[in-house]
Amino acid sequence: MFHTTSVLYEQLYKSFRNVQPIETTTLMSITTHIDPVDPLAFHQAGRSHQGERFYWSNHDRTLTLVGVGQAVSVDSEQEGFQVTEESWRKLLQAAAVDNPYSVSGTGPVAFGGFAFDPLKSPSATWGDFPNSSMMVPTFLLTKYKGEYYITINTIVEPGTSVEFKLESLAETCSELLEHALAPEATPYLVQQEEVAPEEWKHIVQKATEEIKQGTLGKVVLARELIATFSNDLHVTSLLSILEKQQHQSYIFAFERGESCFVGATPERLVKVEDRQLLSTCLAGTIPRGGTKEEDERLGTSLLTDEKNLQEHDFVVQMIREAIEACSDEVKVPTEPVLYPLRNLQHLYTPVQGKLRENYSILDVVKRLHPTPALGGYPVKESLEFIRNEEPFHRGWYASPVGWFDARDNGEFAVAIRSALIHRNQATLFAGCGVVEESQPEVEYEETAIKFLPMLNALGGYL
Ligand SMILES: C=C(O[C@H]1C=CC=C(C(=O)O)[C@@H]1O)C(=O)O
Ligand SMILES: [Mg+2]
Repeated sequence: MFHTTSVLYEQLYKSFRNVQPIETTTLMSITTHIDPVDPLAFHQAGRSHQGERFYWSNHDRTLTLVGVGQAVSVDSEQEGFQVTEESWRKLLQAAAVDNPYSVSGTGPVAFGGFAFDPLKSPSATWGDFPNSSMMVPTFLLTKYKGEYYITINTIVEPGTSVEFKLESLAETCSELLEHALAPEATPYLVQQEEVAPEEWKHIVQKATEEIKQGTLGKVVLARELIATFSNDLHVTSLLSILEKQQHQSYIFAFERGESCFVGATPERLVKVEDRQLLSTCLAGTIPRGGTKEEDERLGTSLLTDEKNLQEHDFVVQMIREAIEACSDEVKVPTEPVLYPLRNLQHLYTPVQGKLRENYSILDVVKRLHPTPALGGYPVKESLEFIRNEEPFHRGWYASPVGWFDARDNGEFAVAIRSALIHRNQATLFAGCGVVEESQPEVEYEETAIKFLPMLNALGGYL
């Protein structure tokens, strides 16, 4: 079979001969096509690398990336986009790469994310997550349109025995690839607590008053729910449930230390493939109906509801402007359509463009974050309101998480419908767009439904 150590070694060694000679300390990255494997099994097999794994599958499941082990990591406590970009370019400049496939998400790939607001004072809850973090995995499994690839990334120093290193990497890699998914004991829910719901409603009220005074147009306010379990949670099992339950959503998990940030978000921030750019405006929410008729009735009312259309329109205006500043041939439909999910439906407007030369996906992420679907409008004032009024730390909730490769392809989603897992505890986050007409009780109900994707996967309920 193609995954055995000796076959992998042979393949790696062939690639290694292609990238010689290595004269300085360099990232060596070699990619090979492999037989199909289960990405979740690969993730589970990486258990001994806890804190150094990631998982990503896109909304239509055409791409799955699983990273195990850390060949390179770049963390920053400053506003991280610039640091990440510079470190990435430097790493690539000297990299020795053998990747014969022109396939997105193969070869040197970085995966990472950013804090929602680097100016918010740090919190213990998010202690494992720096303001920005990017990692290039030692072992990367890529499933792209039904084909499977493995990339091995490692730092090589001149004069060391690469053959020996390759042998040990091939051995670990074939162990990861040969692993069969094993059932994991499901811890049961011991306690579930919505954090300070009444205080939260007061903050919503305060926001609507500021909006009426004209200092703000819209602000997105979030709250927390804390769930405690009988034993430590298993991330692979959670991912497996989210994959099955949350269609049309990005399934992601990023581990640091003993914590894992995991979610099933429907919201793309930006995708770039061969310079074709896609962004998404997703804001405005109504539940799904119990019957087809009720569902259609709710969907139709969402499409004509002034308050939700206003929430949505703030997002469209801002994203259009940001994308026009770095892209050509920008196309934005004039009316939103419905985006139905398992637990709720949203207003959706796709934005297309052609990213200009000299702009990278991180440039776009920097321009877009936070969109008024997560922060508000005007951006600066709404961020200040959130920083001063929200009584908890968002950490990476509502922030860009995603990947990019050496061909300038990549995709970032905004990390909503998410939870921070630490051992036997999960902190869930949900927010909603507050505009002038918002009513605290209705917004409270909306955020309750937004907890459901994660809560149901964890075995909780409302
Ligand atoms: C901030 C969240 O949702 C955003 C995305 C879609 C719809 C939203 C809304 O209708 O309020 C929010 O702007 C969240 O789920 O935590
Ligand atoms: Mg809303």
